[in-house]
Amino acid sequence: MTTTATTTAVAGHRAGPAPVVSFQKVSKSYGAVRAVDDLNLELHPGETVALLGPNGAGKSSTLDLLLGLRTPDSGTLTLFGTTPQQAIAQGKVGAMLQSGGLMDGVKVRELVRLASDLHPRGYPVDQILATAGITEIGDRLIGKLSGGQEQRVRFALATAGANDLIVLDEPTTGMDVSARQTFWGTMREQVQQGRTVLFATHYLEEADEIADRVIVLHRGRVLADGTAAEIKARAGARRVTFDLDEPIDRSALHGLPFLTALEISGHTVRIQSQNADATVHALYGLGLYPHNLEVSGLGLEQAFIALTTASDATPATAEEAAR
Ligand SMILES: Nc1ncnc2c1ncn2[C@@H]1O[C@H](COP(=O)(O)OP(=O)(O)OP(=O)(O)O)[C@@H](O)[C@H]1O
Repeated sequence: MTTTATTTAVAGHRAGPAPVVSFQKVSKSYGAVRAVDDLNLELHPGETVALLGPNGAGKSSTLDLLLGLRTPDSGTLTLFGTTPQQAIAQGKVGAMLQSGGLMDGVKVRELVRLASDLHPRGYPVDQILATAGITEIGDRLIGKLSGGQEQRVRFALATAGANDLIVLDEPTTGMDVSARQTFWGTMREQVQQGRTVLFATHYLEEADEIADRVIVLHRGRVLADGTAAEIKARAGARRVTFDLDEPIDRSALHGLPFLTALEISGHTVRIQSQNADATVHALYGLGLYPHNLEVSGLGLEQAFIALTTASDATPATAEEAAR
């Protein structure tokens, strides 16, 4: 396959404006590790999209490619119909990444001013500080900030100008619950102004509450893509809880069909199953008599685990199947 890291030749490809983000069969490997594997993905204006995935799923690599910090090995990647570098130079993209130092020796206000000056459509400094909720710490040295305050400064830098797309890699890491709520309140305002937001998170409740679209990445590919409700339904798994009077034989329970998770606490057993009816039937088949039996749907977190566990049990590719 020809290696085409980026292209500008997508205009006229589809009716209406170009997608904000387009990955077409994009791959990226580090040595033998295929971090992003033939990824296809499009984001459209005004969407708030959460990128979920277990550790090593390829979330950061995907965001790095999108921001032009890394080059795809193959495939086509565009932002606003152009290359990531061009879109960023035009001030269309604001990013808040996990890594990268923040210049410890300068004051918050000075750093924010620099970001605003460098942005082609920068906002006034006071406005940026107020939006990020850091007016009071404007005169503090960056090196003296707490982890949560530092995150807010990173957020201020990502929103220092009129960006159309905001990319956030685990933005609320290090923030307490109330700081997280304030942060997402601010992000909602950004979305109401018509911005597209893409964020990677480990907090599934954030994806559930904030995002109107959730993309589950696994092994560098899209495993599920839809609203949080659709993802939960797609996981198809149910939670089954029951009590057993007799001593519990963990290995026998492990052998139950369609099981995706098992937790035993005292006499209470909690399982997840891709087919609750069949699993419960098999329980009786083992000669067990569960009582206080409850069957319920999954939250996003359990759905996510069920999806990725089921995928781990299935070979990802024909080559893996043949091994
Ligand atoms: N610079 C690198 N060199 C070698 N391997 C790398 C490099 N960066 C990432 N990887 C590997 O690529 C895979 C995807 O990593 P990536 O950081 O994109 O995943 P992630 O979903 O962001 O993970 P996490 O949730 O742990 O941050 C992992 O197996 C990781 O070890």
